[in-house]
Amino acid sequence: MAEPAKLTLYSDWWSSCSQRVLIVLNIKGLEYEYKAVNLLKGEHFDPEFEKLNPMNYVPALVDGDTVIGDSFAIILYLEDKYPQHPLLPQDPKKKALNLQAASIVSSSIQPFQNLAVLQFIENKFNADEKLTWAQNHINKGFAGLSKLLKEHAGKYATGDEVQLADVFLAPQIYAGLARFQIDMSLYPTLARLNDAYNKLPAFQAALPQRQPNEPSPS
Ligand SMILES: N[C@@H](CCC(=O)N[C@@H](CS)C(=O)NCC(=O)O)C(=O)O
Repeated sequence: MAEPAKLTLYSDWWSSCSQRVLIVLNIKGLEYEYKAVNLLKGEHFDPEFEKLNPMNYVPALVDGDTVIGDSFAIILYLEDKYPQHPLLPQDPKKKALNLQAASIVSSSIQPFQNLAVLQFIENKFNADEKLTWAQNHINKGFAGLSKLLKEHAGKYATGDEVQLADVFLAPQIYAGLARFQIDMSLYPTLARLNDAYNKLPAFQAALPQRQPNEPSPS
């Protein structure tokens, strides 16, 4: 009998978007092959990689003849195809809350700290502006998320189970701390959640420093 096709994840080690996918692969216990795409060397603009992600971003996931080039789409695909350890609750209200929190990270925070955006700001203005810009958007997002989750958070973001919101929050908080010097004492709920994520093996194994790595972006 033919072996089922293995999942292949194209990622750069410090990518918070890829980190989301790695967390889900780990939670669901899925085997995958890791292929490094070095963003600082511009490997995401290689024509071969562009076939996998027309936006020239990581991550991209290949599953047989299925190719997906966006972390949100990849995660929803994995959720549908591999239903073990579900990440979206059945309850419509709680599901919407999880999607909202994930969307705040993926639409209203991460795009503003993206490499291409920061490089553009540094070239137009200077490196200080780059950091201020990123901090401004991360702080706005973290303030909103804190208000949104305040009444819902339990052990994790939306209750006592790890759900989709956590998968998006953990890498964003990590990036806020490790790359953008965000003061997490301003966000006690998020800081507490981050402590909980740091204890989970599926989250620990997805940390940037645990991936094959090369120098990080400044
Ligand atoms: N919405 C996309 C965003 C992907 C994205 O922005 N990826 C970043 C790394 S987290 C990237 O590849 N940046 C390269 C660049 O800015 O040129 C997703 O969630 O996959």
